[in-house]
Amino acid sequence: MMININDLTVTFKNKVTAVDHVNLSIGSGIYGLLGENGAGKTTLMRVLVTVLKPTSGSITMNGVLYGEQNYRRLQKKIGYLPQELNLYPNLTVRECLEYMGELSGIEKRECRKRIDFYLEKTSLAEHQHKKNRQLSGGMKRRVGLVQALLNEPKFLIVDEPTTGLDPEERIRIRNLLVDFSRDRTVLFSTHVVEDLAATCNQIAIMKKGAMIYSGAVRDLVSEVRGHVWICTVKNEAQARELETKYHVSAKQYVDGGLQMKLLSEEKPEVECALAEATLEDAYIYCGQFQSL
Ligand SMILES: Nc1ncnc2c1ncn2[C@@H]1O[C@H](COP(=O)(O)OP(=O)(O)OP(=O)(O)O)[C@@H](O)[C@H]1O
Repeated sequence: MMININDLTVTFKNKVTAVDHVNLSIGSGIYGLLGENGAGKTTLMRVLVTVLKPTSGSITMNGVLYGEQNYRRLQKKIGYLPQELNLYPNLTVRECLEYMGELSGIEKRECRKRIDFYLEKTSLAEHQHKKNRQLSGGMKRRVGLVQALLNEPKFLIVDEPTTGLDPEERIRIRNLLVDFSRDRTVLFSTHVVEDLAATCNQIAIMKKGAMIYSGAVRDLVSEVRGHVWICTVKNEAQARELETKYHVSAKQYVDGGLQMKLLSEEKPEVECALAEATLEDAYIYCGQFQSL
């Protein structure tokens, strides 16, 4: 699977440019799309699932151009879990999935087989006769994943699947995405850097509609190495002064004062030592300096 996004721009009627001349290549495996609120992640995903037409630019999937004449063909290869999925509250999990399968035109027997398979995979089999309104947030998200997989997509697009979930459920969803990426491309968006560090090799970072980084997680982290510093200050006044001069990616009270992690191209003007760089440091550094 190879998806190529070329110079893609989406400008809404209110003149907001949500996606701004974006270029990105997505191959096989699991890709994380990271960005602050309003960065343009959902808009880019809506174009990728063909529910929104771009203002300019183009996309191809395995050489097939995104254009109305090819939408049906492309849609067969795409599974989508939007941020807000309204599952029919009064249907049971199983009834809802069978209905969604029917809407997608999947043959009944085949659909039941797939539902059984994915309910098992997502640990929902024992809950299949519960009404959707009785499910927890995490279970609803998992039903949404099953729904997105019913047509056996080669390209699975998942918008903020872990937002608002407890740690156990977040880890479960992340691990499922990794499982599902074995024989397909998975693209998922998040604000949570931890989710990406634990799952993806490849990430793309958006800021204000632009793609400010795309590539390997490892490479992003190695770019920031040598620019992460750790120091301990004695009082609040010193801490505030450093905060006005540098980007602080973490701080913590320790014996002897306040320990601060500073992001700076040059050695900060304070007694400090180089520190281990994390993906979170790299993300913040990338967002601030945008030179990677
Ligand atoms: N239908 C629309 N009409 C006008 N503006 C829109 C529309 N959809 C999104 N926007 C604007 O486009 C920008 C990008 O929004 P988008 O939802 O794509 O960002 P996001 O990265 O997914 O944010 P979040 O993480 O908060 O979901 C925002 O400024 C948003 O207000």
